[in-house]
Amino acid sequence: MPISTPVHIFIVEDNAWYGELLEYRLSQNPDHHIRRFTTVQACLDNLGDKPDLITLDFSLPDGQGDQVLRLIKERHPEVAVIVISGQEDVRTAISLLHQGAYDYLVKDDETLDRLWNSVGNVQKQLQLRRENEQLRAQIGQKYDPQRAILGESQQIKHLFALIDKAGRANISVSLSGETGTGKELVAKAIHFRSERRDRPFVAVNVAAIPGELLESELFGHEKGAFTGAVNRRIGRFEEANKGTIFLDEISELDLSLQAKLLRVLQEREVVRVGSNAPIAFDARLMVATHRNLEQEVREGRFREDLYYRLLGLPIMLPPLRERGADILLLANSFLQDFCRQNSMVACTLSDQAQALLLQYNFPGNVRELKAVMELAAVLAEGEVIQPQDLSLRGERPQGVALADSGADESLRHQTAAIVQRYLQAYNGNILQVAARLQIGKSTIYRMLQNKEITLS
Ligand SMILES: Nc1ncnc2c1ncn2[C@@H]1O[C@H](COP(=O)(O)OP(=O)(O)OP(=O)(O)O)[C@@H](O)[C@H]1O
Repeated sequence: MPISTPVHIFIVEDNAWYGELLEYRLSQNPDHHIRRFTTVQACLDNLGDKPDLITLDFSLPDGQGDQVLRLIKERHPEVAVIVISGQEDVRTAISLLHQGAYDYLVKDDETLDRLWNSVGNVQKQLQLRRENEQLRAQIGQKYDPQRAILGESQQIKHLFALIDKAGRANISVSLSGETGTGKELVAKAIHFRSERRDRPFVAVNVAAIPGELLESELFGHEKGAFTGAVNRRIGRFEEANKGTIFLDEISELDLSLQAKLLRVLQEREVVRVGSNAPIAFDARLMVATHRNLEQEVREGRFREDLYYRLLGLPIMLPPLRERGADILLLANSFLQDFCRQNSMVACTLSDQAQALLLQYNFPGNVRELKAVMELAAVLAEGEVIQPQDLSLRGERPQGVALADSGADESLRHQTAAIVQRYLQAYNGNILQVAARLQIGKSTIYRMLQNKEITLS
């Protein structure tokens, strides 16, 4: 891949002829933007222009290489400085490299070629750094709450204000709300608005991990700590160091692990299973639950002392049915995304379909709305989605075979219907369907086993 990252270079050289020679050689790459100075002072006066690279003659009339290097690095630590000296002196070279010089070259027949290579390496590093910055900016944008979290209702505006506050302060956050209301999305948004945004965001769904494995998942284990621990493993808390750890479904933590978590939070250190050595950690904790934690405390299932430690800034996510016109805003956005990703003509919602969505109570909240809209886009005959294309609770889209409905039909059957439809669309490819619907493939296997769906 040809390199085309511009490099802004200062040449600081009091010997006019040598300076010209350096400029001539380096200007053979059109990406090099060169300025030439003959004194230290002139170089320092222009440092505000943030050059990427400086070639610095070791002996200048108004300063020696090591002092000048220090002055430059104090004011502009990121610049790469290549020191060019008239004499070879290994000790000076080592000392300069220790002080942060990028390279040390001696003036001889090969200086120009070595300088060319050295500048080429700086350019490659710059390119990588800029790509990294771009990627980081994209990630930041992705989790910019104003972009990733859709909604214009009062409740969502209030939520944005809380996300902003939580992003600026470094306190724990506890999120509550029904399933699918966006608790994890909000946790990520807070992380990506906080000073920890360049560090990991580690999410653990406490309810999804078997109890006997949870301690080692959270805190890690030493080799041989228990049968099957063939290697040492660091836990999710250590993984999240300096970043954020998000514990979803925190109310499912059993009482013995609640005690261990409390200790970790009090001591700010974790101990791997099978070890006695505490490891300091510094991660921001966010927790979420769809249960009422206060009630869990009252009923003795959740430790009161841990509850108060975790509470921090409590954020309650409103159910989708209470967000008014946001339902349609979200529905249209999910439709557009789905049609674009699948190269389909963009669908719209008929007036009757809109009315139906506004009346529905969405027990699965935003996650359910997303699945309903994606399925509707697949089922719709034309480009306009009609009420019969919406697989809402108690409403069955035409052409979707549902399993027998008992008293507790609905969500489970709706899920089965959606999975069945996707299995048809993806020719029975379970992995693809699991990825597309963001559900575990074991869920699909279980549905097959229970004959809720078929592979035919
Ligand atoms: N306001 C929103 N705007 C856009 N997408 C949203 C919004 N709220 C939620 N979603 C989407 O809905 C889905 C469910 O969100 P999320 O997983 O954050 O919910 P949750 O409350 O953590 O669910 P659970 O309690 O089941 O873990 C995700 O695909 C998420 O991107």
